[in-house]
Amino acid sequence: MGETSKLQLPETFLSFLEANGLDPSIYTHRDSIPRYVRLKPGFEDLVGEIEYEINCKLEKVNWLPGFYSIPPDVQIARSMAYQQGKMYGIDAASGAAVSALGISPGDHVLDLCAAPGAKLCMMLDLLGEKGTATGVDVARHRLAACRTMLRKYGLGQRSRLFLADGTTFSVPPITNLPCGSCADDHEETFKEWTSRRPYKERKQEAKAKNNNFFLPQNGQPEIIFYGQSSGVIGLKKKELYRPLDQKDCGYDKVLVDAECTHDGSIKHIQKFEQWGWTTLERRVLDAERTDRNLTALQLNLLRNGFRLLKQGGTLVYSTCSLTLAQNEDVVDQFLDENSSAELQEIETAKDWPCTSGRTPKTVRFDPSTSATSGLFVAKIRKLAPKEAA
Ligand SMILES: C[S@@+](CC[C@H](N)C(=O)[O-])C[C@H]1O[C@@H](n2cnc3c(N)ncnc32)[C@H](O)[C@@H]1O
Repeated sequence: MGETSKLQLPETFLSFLEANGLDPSIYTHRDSIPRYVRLKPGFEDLVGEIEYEINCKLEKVNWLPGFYSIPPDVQIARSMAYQQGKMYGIDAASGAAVSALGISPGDHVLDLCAAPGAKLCMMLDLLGEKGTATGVDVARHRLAACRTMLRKYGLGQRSRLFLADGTTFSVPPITNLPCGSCADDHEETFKEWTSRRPYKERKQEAKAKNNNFFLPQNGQPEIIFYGQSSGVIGLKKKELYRPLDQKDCGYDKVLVDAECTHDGSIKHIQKFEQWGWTTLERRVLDAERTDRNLTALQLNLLRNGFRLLKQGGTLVYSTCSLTLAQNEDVVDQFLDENSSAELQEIETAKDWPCTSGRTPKTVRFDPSTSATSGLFVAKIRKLAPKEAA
């Protein structure tokens, strides 16, 4: 408790923690959580070189392939591997959430709350040379950062980014389009994506700087990036935005890394000591976000992610909040209303430094014991109607 008062958490945050049965002392463990990096597949032999450049050892994370830990204060920016996009920072718990999806090359994956994009990068890494990834986010400036990240890490080829509300997003993956589906109209087709932004988009981006949640005015998803092999080039608008056919057009894997209060992200909360606690109150604890509106948003994101999932497909719901309200309560309510949703055991979790959530088969990374950032993860499968009966 003494240590907690040293951090001088604001009263409102302490009340939030108390109301949710969370221990404030977790925020005082300053250096107990290392920094994690992931080396892109094929670059594992760069370990020695990177260690030399950053002057510290990369400890292999034995329970998560491709991940290494370094002390929290070590900067990776001066390493060539980072500058050349061969390595990126991503917390190991986040990596675990992505690996729970069981992505295979060739899958069509959807990330419904994608920005700033570390998990999307890993999803693309796991796809390799086949399949596509679609990222959706409601915040234009965050999605622009995600686009920069995909391009920096050379992962943009098979991806599409949509500025859209994840609770209503309905664009299906690009699988086999019926031949000549729009043969008789003369609508223009999508050309190669260029970083030269049209005036309209630049104007909207400028406006968005003052308004974090700036969606297209007509409420339609806006594609802000697509790669060479994403399947978009050559399509007509009608084909890209064709209705989702539930039988064969859903996504194979869906990640719903939902908007949350971020209270499990120790480093994020600690940063408010410099940024100012009023910023924490505004960004994290705003009544709009912590009351039922936030949990309703989370449930609606989960519902829509599941609607977009194909039968037999896998969805992962995660948040970096430690509260029951934003995790088990949301998942339990969702399972109650969906007979075709089955909570799945995460096989690999037996090797992870996590604990069981209140709902059996869900898992929690508790920052005081996992040496990772806090994260809740639930894996859900969509059953075929016969299985659900
Ligand atoms: C926890 S962050 C996602 C982090 C991301 N998955 C990553 O690995 O970098 C939650 C994101 O949800 C976005 N968001 C909030 N409301 C949304 C909505 N209705 N639809 C889609 N995205 C939303 C926020 O803009 C934010 O970028």
